Amino acid sequence: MSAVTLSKSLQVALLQFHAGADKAANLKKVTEYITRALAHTPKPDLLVLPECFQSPYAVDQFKNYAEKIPDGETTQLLSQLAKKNRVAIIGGSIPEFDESDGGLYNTSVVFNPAGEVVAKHRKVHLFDISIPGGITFKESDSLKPGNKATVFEVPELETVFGLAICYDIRFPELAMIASRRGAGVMAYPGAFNTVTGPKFWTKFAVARAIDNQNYVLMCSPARNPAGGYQAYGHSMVVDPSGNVLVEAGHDEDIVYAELQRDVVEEARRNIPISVQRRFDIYDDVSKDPVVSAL
Ligand SMILES: NC(=O)CC(=O)C(=O)O
Repeated sequence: MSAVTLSKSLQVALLQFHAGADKAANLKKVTEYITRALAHTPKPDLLVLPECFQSPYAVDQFKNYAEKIPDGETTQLLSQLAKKNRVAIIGGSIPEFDESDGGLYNTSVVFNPAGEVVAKHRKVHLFDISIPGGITFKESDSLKPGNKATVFEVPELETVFGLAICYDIRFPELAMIASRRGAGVMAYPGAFNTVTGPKFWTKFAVARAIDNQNYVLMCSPARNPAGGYQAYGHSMVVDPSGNVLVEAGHDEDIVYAELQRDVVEEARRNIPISVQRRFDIYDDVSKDPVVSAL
């Protein structure tokens, strides 16, 4: 496993706002929130946006907001904002249209402070659930799943990140892959809801932080009583020991935190689980493993 790659000190901001039906208004709001976040002292090095920040979170609506990446207007706008402000941006997610296969994807695009695209993650695990009396949602009605784990470095931030989207957090493998490739930070733009959020949001953030001993960034849309899907909110930053450093409520807000390399290194030094793994006995759990009943 490679050494942790995280800046000595990294200032992050999570921008929790909601999107409505008007795409132009949503993009105006992104610009406003980015401007607001950058007025904060200390100035953030990294901004994280929510899942589906330029469209409603609705399977029958995604096609109306979908764009090509990197040519689409949202990617172009975020690129300009990153470059103009010399800030890295994890661009939440947008519905992506891929001309080559005609598919729609739930996709997060990442920009370095020069405005260049440095990573793209397509949601790997689609949110297909049905809870009687709770919520039914089927992303696969209109989306295709991505098929890659996403790990990337932003050299200007001296940091390696893992990136996944919302429901992906329920599958620990993506975060473990990132951590084993040196990530000190795992970012999840995500829109849990008022049924699953209270039960699971914080638990998963804490779990992914302590099982890999890295920071976890969770950025949600704000709740929008006028909208359809009711997002949970509660954007948060969790440290490698599972402490919630900052947490928003469910309204629009921006939360800030400082991430420190020393904190990751100390957690891993004190309890060295990453080098104590026994891949010799559970190297591929997708295959029927040899188990002992005695
Ligand atoms: N919206 C999601 O992708 C996931 C979610 O809400 C949940 O896992 O709960």
